[in-house]
Amino acid sequence: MLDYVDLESELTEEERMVRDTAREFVEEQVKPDVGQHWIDGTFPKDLIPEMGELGFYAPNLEGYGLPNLSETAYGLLMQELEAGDSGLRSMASVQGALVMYPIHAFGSDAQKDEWLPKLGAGEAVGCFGLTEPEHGSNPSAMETHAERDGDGYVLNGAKTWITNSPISDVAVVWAKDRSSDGTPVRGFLVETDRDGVTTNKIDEKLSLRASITGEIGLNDVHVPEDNVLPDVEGMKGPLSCLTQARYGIAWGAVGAAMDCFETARDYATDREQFGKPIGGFQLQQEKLAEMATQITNAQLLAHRLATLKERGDLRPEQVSMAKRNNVRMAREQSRVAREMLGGNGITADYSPMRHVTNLETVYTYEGTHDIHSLIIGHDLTGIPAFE
Ligand SMILES: Cc1cc2nc3c(=O)[nH]c(=O)nc-3n(C[C@H](O)[C@H](O)[C@H](O)COP(=O)(O)OP(=O)(O)OC[C@H]3O[C@@H](n4cnc5c(N)ncnc54)[C@H](O)[C@@H]3O)c2cc1C
Repeated sequence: MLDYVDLESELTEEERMVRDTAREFVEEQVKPDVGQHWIDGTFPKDLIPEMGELGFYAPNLEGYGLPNLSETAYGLLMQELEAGDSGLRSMASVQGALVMYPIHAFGSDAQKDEWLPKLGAGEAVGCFGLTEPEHGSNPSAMETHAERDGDGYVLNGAKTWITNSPISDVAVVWAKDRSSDGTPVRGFLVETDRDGVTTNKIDEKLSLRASITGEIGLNDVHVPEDNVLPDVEGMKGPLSCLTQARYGIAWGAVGAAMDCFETARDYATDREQFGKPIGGFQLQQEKLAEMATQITNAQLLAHRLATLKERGDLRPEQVSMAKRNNVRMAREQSRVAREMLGGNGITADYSPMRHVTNLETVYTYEGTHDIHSLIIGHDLTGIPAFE
C-alpha cells in the first residue's frame, strides 16, 4: 500500500508486525465478503471474537491481558481495518476507545476486572451512548438523566445513532445526575438486559451499512451505585473518550483512502481505452498524483499525532485538526477513485463507492467537520463560536 515517503523505515518490528497481521486479516477475512455485508446491511459478527483474539480492541491500554502497544501500532491497526471497511474500524473504535477506555481510565477495580478482559477478548460487546434525538453536536444539552433511588440510580432518556447498541452486552450511558449539585454528567455502565432497556436497530441507512446502528431507550432503568464510573464527572468524561476515538479515525480514514488509491491505480494500469491503459493518459496520472500527495500529507499528520500522544503532549484540538483534515481528504479522494473506475466504479465489485458512502458517516460522527472547524477556530482565536 502507498508509502511514498518511506514511513515504513520509522516503524519498530512490533509495529510492522501489528500492521501486517491486520492487513492479512483484512485481505483474507474481510475483503471477500464485506461488499455483500454492506449490501445486506449486516455486520460480520463472527469476526468479533477473532478480532479480540488478535488483540485489535484497545491494544494501547495497559494491563488486563491487553497488548499495551505503541500509539503508532494502534493507529496502523485502525488504518488497516478501515482499508477493509469503515464499519469494521467503527466496531473496533467503539469497543476500544469508547467503551474499554472509559472503564480503564475512570472505572472501579471491580468494573475493570469484570469488563476489560471480556471486552478485550470480544466475548462481550459494548456501545457508547452520548448522542440523543434532539442533541447531537451539543451533547452537553442532553436530557437523559439519573436520579438517586435507594442504593443506586434510576435512568430515563433516549440515545440514538449508537453503533452496536442492538448487539451490545453493555452500554456506557452518559446522563445528568439530578441528585448532585449542578447536575453533572456521569457515566453509567448499563447492561442491556436490564428491565427498561431497549436497543432498537436503525434500518435503511445508506452509509456505513456493514455496521449495526441503533437506539438506546431507558425507561426507569435501575442500576446499582457500583455501575457508576467513579472517577469522572462532567463533559470531560465523554469528551476524553471522543479524543481517543477521533485519534483512531484520523488514521482509519487514511486507510480507506489508501485502499481507494490502490484500487484506482490497479484499474488504471489494467483498463484500456483508445488502445492503451487509461493510466497512460495525463488526466488520469494527475488524479493519481494528487491522490498520492493528499494521502501522504494525511499519513504524516497521523504519524506526528502518534509521536505527540506517545509522549503525553497531544491536545484535543490537534486531534480535531487531524480528524477534520484526514476524513475530508478521504471523502474527496474516494470520489476521485470512484470516478476513475467509470461505470464499474458504482458497483459493489470494487471498494471505492462503498468507501464514498461510508465516509459520509465518518465525516459526520465523532464531531462533524463543522464542529471541528469551530474547535480549531476557538483554539486559534481564543473566542468560542459556541458554548
Ligand atoms: C452511523 C452513525 C453511527 C454513530 N455512532 C454513534 C455512537 O456510537 N455513539 C454516539 O453517541 N453517537 C453516534 N453517532 C452520532 C453522531 O456523533 C452525530 O450524528 C453527530 O454528532 C452529529 O449530530 P446530529 O446528527 O444530531 O447533527 P446536528 O448536530 O443536528 O448537526 C446538523 C448539521 O448542523 C451543523 N451544526 C451543528 N451545530 C453547529 C454550529 N454550532 N455551527 C455550525 N454548524 C453546526 C452540523 O455540522 C451538521 O452539518 C453516530 C452517527 C452515525 C450517522
